[in-house]
Amino acid sequence: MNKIMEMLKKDIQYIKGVGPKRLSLLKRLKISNIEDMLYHFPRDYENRSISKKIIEVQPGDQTTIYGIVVGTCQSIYVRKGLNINRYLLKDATGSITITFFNQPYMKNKFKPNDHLMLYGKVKKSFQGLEMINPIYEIMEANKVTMQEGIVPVYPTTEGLTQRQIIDIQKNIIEVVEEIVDYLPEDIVKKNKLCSLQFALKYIHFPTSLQQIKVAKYRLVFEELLLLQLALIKIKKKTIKQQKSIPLRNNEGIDVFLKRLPFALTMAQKAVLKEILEDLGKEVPMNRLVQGDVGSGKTIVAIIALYKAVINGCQGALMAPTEILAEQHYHSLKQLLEPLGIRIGLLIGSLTKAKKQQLSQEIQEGKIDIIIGTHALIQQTVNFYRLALVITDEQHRFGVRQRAILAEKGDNPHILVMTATPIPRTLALILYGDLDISIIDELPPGRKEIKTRSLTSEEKERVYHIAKKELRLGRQAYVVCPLVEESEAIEAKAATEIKEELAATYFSDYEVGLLHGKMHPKEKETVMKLFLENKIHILVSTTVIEVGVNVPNATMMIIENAERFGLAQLHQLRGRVGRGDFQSYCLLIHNNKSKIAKERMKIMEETTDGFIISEKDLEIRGPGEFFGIRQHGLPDLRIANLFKHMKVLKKVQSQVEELLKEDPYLTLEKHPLLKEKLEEKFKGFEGT
Ligand SMILES: Nc1ncnc2c1ncn2[C@@H]1O[C@H](COP(=O)(O)OP(=O)(O)OP(=O)(O)O)[C@@H](O)[C@H]1O
Repeated sequence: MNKIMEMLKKDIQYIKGVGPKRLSLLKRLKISNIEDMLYHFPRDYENRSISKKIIEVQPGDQTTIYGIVVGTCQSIYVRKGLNINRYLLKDATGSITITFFNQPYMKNKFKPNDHLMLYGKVKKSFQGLEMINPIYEIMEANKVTMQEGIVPVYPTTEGLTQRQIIDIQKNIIEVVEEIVDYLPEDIVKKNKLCSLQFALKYIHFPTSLQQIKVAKYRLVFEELLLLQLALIKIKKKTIKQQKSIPLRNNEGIDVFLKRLPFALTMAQKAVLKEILEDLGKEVPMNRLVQGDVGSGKTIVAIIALYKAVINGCQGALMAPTEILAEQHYHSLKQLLEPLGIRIGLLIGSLTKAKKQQLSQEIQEGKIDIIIGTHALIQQTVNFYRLALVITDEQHRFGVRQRAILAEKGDNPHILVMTATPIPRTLALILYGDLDISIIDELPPGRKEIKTRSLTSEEKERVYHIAKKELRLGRQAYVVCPLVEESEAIEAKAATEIKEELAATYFSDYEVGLLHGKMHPKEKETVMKLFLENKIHILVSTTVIEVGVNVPNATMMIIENAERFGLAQLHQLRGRVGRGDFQSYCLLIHNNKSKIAKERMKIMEETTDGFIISEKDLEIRGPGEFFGIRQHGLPDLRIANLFKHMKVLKKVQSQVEELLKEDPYLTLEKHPLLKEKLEEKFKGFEGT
């Protein structure tokens, strides 16, 4: 370890101002050495440089004022949970009330004639102008000790004040003078970045807003650059080291395609071509297929599996839910069994003996295609000759899990499908280890799903519209409110709604029930009856969210729609509009908040999955949207994948250029970068 590294890794407990108590608080913020502290960036800044005379102060101002305390503290106990301490402050131009709500320790904190410096928000109230809960400093003999100018505001934890963090930062900041930039000079110059020294110093102690901007840009850039480099490295490594079984035989695929009841769309054809080419290679395929709901991803997957089998190998299809696994099982059986292909379904509800028997058959190669849920295939099965694994992504499967999967069998080709389309720039980060194909076209004849949002008072109208559809021979879904805490409560709610509907509005129809607590055999029966139109209305929890395909269902009713994320509503809506009939989605909502209304409006206005996921990202932020950690990516400290999309684009082209010049980072100008990358991503699967 070189000298600078040693310094950066020095334990934070040796820094002035850090005692045992602060140490444990810092640990809570995941700060254990100097480097962590330096990279603990402000979440915001307060501009205290503008101070005003009291006469200049206006309601709404966020400002600094100076003055002298007049008289004593006025302390009022209003009721439990509300106490007020007030002071009057004056300068040569006027006076203003200073009010502290619920800060009992502010009682008599200031004495008459104390000189104060205050920073806070000004309001107009009964008291005239009033500054509420300001940050304050008692000034000794006109000596200002409170940090003036632009002051950072740090993410913190209870017990650790902003002031204390700033003090610690002050005590370590000189370290940056020694730091050597690990970004090579050409990258720094070309992208007009400031030096690392400048960035680290002024992100903490800026003297102008421009400095913050410049420092932040540099730090965001380097964070995204490291991330992108790491992901590409994983991809390269996988490609370099592994060999798959090349599947070169395409005989019979054309005939198979001709026998399908429909012709593939141009988009499906293009994606299929990419997949078939990948499968023919010795390097394992690692491909993501993005396609909006109903764009026809399944058939593309089926053809890929078919290709594995005609090449004498096995294929596996992993679904996120049992219902979906079963649905896939039936479609594959229908299409492939007549061709002599043996298909197995491996799900949790099978008896132990049956599972064992299936595992045995898979191991002996008596089954060609196995369909199951993720967990099962991951844990228990050994394959005879597995060449292709297809997983249904749904954001539940990250970089790490994919790596585990790659170790199974003879480095099988991997195809990941996702129905949540995301902008390409983001996909490159989140699925940086995958090649990407997009099905950006729906099968012909699909009509736009008409979407309306209604309040719960209008429920009768909703059911009335649903009845009209049923009379035409169509079917409907009613999705119950999302209860995050418990599947059991969710199931109970669904059962109640089902009973109510069966007894009242829809007593002339067959009403079915589907929820996660039901036995898989029961679920299967219900889905089968629904598919055969023997159940007309299906009351369900979100178990039907993913992939369920019943083209005769044309009505989707979602209760408490405000509880769902946009992407999830889009998924649910995608259960209808899968055939030639006009379909409808009715969103029942209670929430009158602006955001809820805005979200309902987006759903009414567009059925384009890309737009919806982009809006969802905007509302919820990428962290929550993707479960960044779930994807095996390290935490981002300053970059935001959504907000900094433009920077990300630049980074991506920079990384491409860099790796073209020096794929293994062995050039003389790159050792520090390489070192940083290895240090930052150690333990990161695949590097
Ligand atoms: N080219 C096509 N022409 C007509 N119908 C098609 C075509 N491709 C697929 N379909 C049909 O469209 C429906 C939806 O296809 P599929 O279930 O594969 O969608 P998906 O992309 O998997 O959607 P989801 O993500 O919602 O599960 C199916 O009924 C399928 O048979």
